[in-house]
Amino acid sequence: MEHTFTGCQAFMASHYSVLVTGVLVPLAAGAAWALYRYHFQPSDTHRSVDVKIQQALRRYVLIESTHGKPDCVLQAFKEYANKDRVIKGLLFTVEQDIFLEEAAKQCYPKTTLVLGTQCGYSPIRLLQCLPSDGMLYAVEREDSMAESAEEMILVAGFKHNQFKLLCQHPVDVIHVLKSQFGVKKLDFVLMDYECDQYVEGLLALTESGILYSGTLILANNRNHPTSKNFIQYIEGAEDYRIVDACKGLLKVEYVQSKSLWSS
Ligand SMILES: C[S@@+](CC[C@H](N)C(=O)[O-])C[C@H]1O[C@@H](n2cnc3c(N)ncnc32)[C@H](O)[C@@H]1O
Repeated sequence: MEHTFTGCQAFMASHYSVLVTGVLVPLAAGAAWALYRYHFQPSDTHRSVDVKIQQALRRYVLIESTHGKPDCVLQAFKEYANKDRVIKGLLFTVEQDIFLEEAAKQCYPKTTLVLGTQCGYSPIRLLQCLPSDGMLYAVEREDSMAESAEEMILVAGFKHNQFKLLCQHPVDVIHVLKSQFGVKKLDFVLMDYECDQYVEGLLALTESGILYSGTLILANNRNHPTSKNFIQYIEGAEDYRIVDACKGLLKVEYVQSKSLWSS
């Protein structure tokens, strides 16, 4: 029997196509984007902030803080973070700040390494824990970010003989700390960059020969999916011992293995 479209069927067919193209397709595309953005793509904490946001933060700190006073400079960072949720998401919380400071003070650091510097917040906090003849090496891959961080550290009152900002890959920096900068031992390391590169960084640190029993390493974003390899590596490594954790921060101690002693 020949099938003919009635007016009602034609009406329903046209509404059906509007429903599919106008509602279901955009909904599916949105869901796919959200899945990619929040599940597969690395989180924002690993990447640098937009230049405009970074410059706005820089201007705020320059204008609103008392220069030469690290606490005032850090306070200005926090004030600005209350106005900008991107910055808020990147700075350590009060709890993490305390954890960072206590961990750094615990090893009476003289030489500290920061991998992932961004706007300079944690380097300033860590410089406060160093004696006046201490040294902090801060590594940041983005030129503009490194420049801005250097300015913030100087504004906080620290001098070039107390810190060095290095715009290089963390592994390249670790390889030259001894030969180029004469570092004999590292007391404290903050790892706060791409977590899927932490194992590579840790291996470079182990091989560099500048760690000693008692060196503390604080690694951020331990709960991020890309930290899985790092956590597994640490849990199985003879040379490292997990000491403590606070939110995303994991405190790890280097324990020189027997094989190194006997070699
Ligand atoms: C979460 S932020 C660091 C925040 C900083 N520790 C603080 O508390 O103020 C991560 C930074 O690591 C930098 N970064 C990411 N991968 C890097 C790499 N392979 N080498 C050097 N820096 C890197 C990014 O540009 C970004 O500025």
